[in-house]
Amino acid sequence: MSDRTAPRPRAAEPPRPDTGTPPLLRAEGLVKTHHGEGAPAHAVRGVDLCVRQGEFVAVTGPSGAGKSTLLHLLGGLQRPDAGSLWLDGRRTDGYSEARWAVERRKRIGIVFQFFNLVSNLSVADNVELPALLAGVPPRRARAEREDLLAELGLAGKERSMPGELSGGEQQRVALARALVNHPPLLLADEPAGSLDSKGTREVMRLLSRFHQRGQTIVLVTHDARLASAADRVISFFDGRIADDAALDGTPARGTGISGVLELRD
Ligand SMILES: Nc1ncnc2c1ncn2[C@@H]1O[C@H](COP(=O)(O)OP(=O)(O)OP(=O)(O)O)[C@@H](O)[C@H]1O
Repeated sequence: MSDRTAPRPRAAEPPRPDTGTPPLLRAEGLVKTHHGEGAPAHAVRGVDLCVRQGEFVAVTGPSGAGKSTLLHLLGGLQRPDAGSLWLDGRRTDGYSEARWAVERRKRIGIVFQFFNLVSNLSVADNVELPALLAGVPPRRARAEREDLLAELGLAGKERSMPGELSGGEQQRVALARALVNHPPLLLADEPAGSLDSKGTREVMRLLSRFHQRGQTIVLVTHDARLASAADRVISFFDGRIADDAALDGTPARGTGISGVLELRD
């Protein structure tokens, strides 16, 4: 799908200038084409991206632009056809599935639009599971879970099953699960996409809070309200970065700064 009103994509984005903070995530020349029924979908057509520690980056763009595919590549949920990827200085694009699973468990938390909780496990077990799989001793896993659920307003819900919770509560459980191993990177794919406006505000508030404490976040969203919580907005169009702008008053690098500012209104 395409949106003719979106800014025209530029052929290639050079890495952002070095601001002194080390890059946590770096991608060069990422390409991904999906081969399903019908014509191949050129979802990501050559993306260079550098995300520094502590940044909160929102990736926005029209439906079908390739935002989710990009996020999946960054988290190792899909493999690029070409390009290189580094997380915290380690090159990850050659990792096996098993190695990616370990990497995600320890270093990348992911939240999805539809929460992806394990429906037959309690809230407590959903949150503790990644910690136990990462080898955290049970007592510490329990303590981490208790702290996170209390922080996320879910104390007392430990024994509930996911299906007994509201969408907003389920997304908070998913956030607790994503953060239980203190991953340096949090990826969020339309985390408010199935929530009402109250749930959306709550997700926004929580992402902002964790970011203020230093959490690096890459968020994919259609939602301008959610994107405005970030300190940098990347406009993605037709598989490429069309614009990449900090929202803290530093100059925009692309041509679409007015569009980005409009998102904040
Ligand atoms: N598994 C897949 N198989 C085939 N085509 C796919 C697959 N996943 C995505 N696509 C196609 O790749 C393109 C980019 O999709 P993607 O979901 O990454 O875009 P998006 O910007 O996240 O869209 P949306 O905001 O609607 O979720 C689209 O044309 C989509 O139909």
